[in-house]
Amino acid sequence: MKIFTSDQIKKWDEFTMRSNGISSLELMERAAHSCAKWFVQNYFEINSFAIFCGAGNNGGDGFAIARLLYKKGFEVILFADESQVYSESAAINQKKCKDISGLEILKFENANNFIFKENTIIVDALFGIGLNRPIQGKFAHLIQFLNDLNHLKISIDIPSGLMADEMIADQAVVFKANDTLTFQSWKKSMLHPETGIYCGNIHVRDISLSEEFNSLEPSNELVIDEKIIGEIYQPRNEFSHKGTYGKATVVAGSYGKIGAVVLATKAALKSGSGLTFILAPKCGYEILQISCPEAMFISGGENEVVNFSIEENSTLGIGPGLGTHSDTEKSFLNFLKTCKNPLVIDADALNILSKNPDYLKLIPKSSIITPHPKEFARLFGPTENSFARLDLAREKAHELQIYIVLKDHHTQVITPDNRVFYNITGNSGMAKGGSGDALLGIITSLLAQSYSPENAAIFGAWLHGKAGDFAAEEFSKEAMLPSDLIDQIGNVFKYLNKKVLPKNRKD
Ligand SMILES: NC(=O)C1=CN([C@@H]2O[C@H](COP(=O)(O)OP(=O)(O)OC[C@H]3O[C@@H](n4cnc5c(N)ncnc54)[C@H](OP(=O)(O)O)[C@@H]3O)[C@@H](O)[C@H]2O)[C@@H](O)CC1
Ligand SMILES: Nc1ncnc2c1ncn2[C@@H]1O[C@H](COP(=O)(O)OP(=O)(O)O)[C@@H](O)[C@H]1O
Ligand SMILES: [K+]
Repeated sequence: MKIFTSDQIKKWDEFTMRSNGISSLELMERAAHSCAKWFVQNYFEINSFAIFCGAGNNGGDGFAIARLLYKKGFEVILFADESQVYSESAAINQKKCKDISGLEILKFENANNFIFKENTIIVDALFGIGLNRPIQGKFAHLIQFLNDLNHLKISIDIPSGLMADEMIADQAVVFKANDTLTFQSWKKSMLHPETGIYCGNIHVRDISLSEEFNSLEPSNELVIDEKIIGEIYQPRNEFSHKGTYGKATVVAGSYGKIGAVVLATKAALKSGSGLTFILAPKCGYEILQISCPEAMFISGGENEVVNFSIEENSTLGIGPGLGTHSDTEKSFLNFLKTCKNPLVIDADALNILSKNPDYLKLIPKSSIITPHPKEFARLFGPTENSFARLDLAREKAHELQIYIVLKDHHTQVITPDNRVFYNITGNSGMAKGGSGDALLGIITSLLAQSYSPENAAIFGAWLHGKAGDFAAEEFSKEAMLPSDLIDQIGNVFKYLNKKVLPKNRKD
């Protein structure tokens, strides 16, 4: 799914109106119907809504939603500032509400003394993607007041105060939603931690904006959706053998950190590589042979990996628990000097590379590095916020001709040609030591199976998050472990075959 800027979304709206022969008002009605339907499906038992409407088309949505919910029998109260200059469609929808006896429109100021029933849902239709400056004055006070209410809060299109594609200022006033019903596609600000935190759960509502515009309009930022995954995923060939699915080698571990090797190796095995090897120190031999009997062990030293003796033609994932011992560093750097094939590089292997900017030039072209934000800062320097971090990652991915998997709540896969794929699977149950080791194993296994580096990174990030979501469903976010995530990889492949592939078939 492409991510568009607010200007592009406006063009998309206009293109749709022209090509469908509909007015702005009719498109707004579509948007409002889609939201009203969602409210009915999810909150049928709650019969009270307080809807706050601005003067632009986002406010227009709010008025139209109010009318539809009221007509369905819900109790609705509107708050608006009728002295404002309304957009044409907002004015028409406001008038329609005024014409309904029983549907009350109060002033914003009245909200302060209003007694909201306990189960009233607060709906934010103050500002949408037309916001063009930080919110101040009476709107800021109103939003602060609403944020302090202990009620369920839902934003229409985007929480008021956020721009679709920009970072917010320090101390910005933003409506804090539990859920956001956004039209047609994700907005960039929903995917970054500083801004996304205001959105709650995102629900993308299809309002049938033009497919033609979507395919013609360029965007180098995308959300990894199931359509993309369905195109990448290669089901297994029944006439295959273990040689068909490549050799993956996990290069990892040091004394006290053998668990990281276990997790990475199990994740690689579960992701389908034909043969899986472990290059680890001898101190982990018994643990690894017992916990991962399907993998073959190669000793890389006593307590650390100091000898990169690699199985021929195998794809390497290097780093978890590796340590940064000087002998490990020396042998890793020497190995890099001889290595031409793409690697997957994580954790301590990245920490070694961050010691000297010249080391970065040793990374083979088309390799995949998987830093978390701290590792990223060690490698490339600090940045002010996650938007700036992404910009720097784009620059570095291009300069080094590598793929960067920038791990986060919405992990970003950055390609050497400046595209960004945001991952939307995964959850906070994965915020535990060991989750990253699993990701390295998964991506290494996919790369070994001849997925291109780009596809291995995108598919790997998605698969990892989806397995995390399945694990959270079974065990809760608190109790799930990276091992549970690995155990769920099989269910994700089942899901892919049952749910995603059939949708993707062209016939
Ligand atoms: N038919 C369609 O196109 C469809 C559009 N749709 C909906 O429209 C939304 C976009 O609507 P929009 O472009 O009218 O902008 P919107 O966000 O409502 O507000 C802009 C208004 O706010 C003002 N303003 C801005 N910043 C401000 C500030 N800080 N403090 C105070 N005022 C500020 C600005 O006025 P200004 O003062 O700049 O002249 C302007 O009056 C979109 O998110 C979706 O919900 C859907 O219904 C689908 C069909
Ligand atoms: N809140 C979260 N939401 C989604 N994914 C998360 C969250 N927290 C962590 N993750 C994922 O878990 C992994 C953690 O990796 P990392 O920090 O390297 O862990 P470790 O090195 O301890 O195994 C990353 O893939 C990250 O995207
Ligand atoms: K809004």
